[in-house]
Amino acid sequence: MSEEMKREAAAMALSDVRSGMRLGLGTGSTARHFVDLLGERVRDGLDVLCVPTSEATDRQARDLGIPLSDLDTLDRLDLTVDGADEIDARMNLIKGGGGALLREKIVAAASDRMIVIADASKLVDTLGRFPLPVEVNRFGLGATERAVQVVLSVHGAEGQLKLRRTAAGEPFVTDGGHLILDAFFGRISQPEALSTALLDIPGVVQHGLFLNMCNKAYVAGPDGVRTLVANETRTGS
Ligand SMILES: O=C[C@H](O)[C@H](O)[C@H](O)COP(=O)(O)O
Repeated sequence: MSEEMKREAAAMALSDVRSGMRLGLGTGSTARHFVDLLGERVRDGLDVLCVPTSEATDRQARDLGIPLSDLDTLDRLDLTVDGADEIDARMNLIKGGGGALLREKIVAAASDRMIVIADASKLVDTLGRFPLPVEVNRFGLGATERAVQVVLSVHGAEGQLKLRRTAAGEPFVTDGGHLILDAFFGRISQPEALSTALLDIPGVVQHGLFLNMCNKAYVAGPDGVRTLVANETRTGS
């Protein structure tokens, strides 16, 4: 899908932003458009205080002069705007294709509302076509990998678990200094149970399932931007 569609979805999310808000800023190519557009509004006088979800977004926001803070200083945020790799019919998400899932989840959980911006290629009936990122501690990688593999087989994964690597072939390292295992499910039929099972493994830091966290999504397609609103109470996990 085109950058233009991502930008259209990002522009819609700006209509939810009010002066005085504390915002979480997502990561990825779609969130990047939102931060760009927010930067223009800040230059025009919009008063916001933002917490970025990655070093990349932090750099982008600083370059644009967007005022930044952190979750040590701020207790809660009003709204987080972020992208997603998949959005299912219940508005559960897979995130972390860019490796920012841990900070993204911490920031989303500290926010009263989460809005996802995406193009229509991200909509799925059931999560799992996109490989689920599992962020793991470097220590004991082999043991953690074996434990995750067991969870995969219990949850019907179709494919392998792969250590994420950079284009140069080195292990990909997250902003938190961890590694990522990408788990190829094909179809995740019980996301809540899978979430619990993964988080029960000591070496797992976090995974990319964002369940009951998204309140609203702006999804851009060839016919414009659709607004999807979650009908469940947001609990977050
Ligand atoms: O780690 C990255 C994030 O979860 C992104 O928000 C997600 O991968 C979607 O990125 P994009 O907007 O580039 O498709």
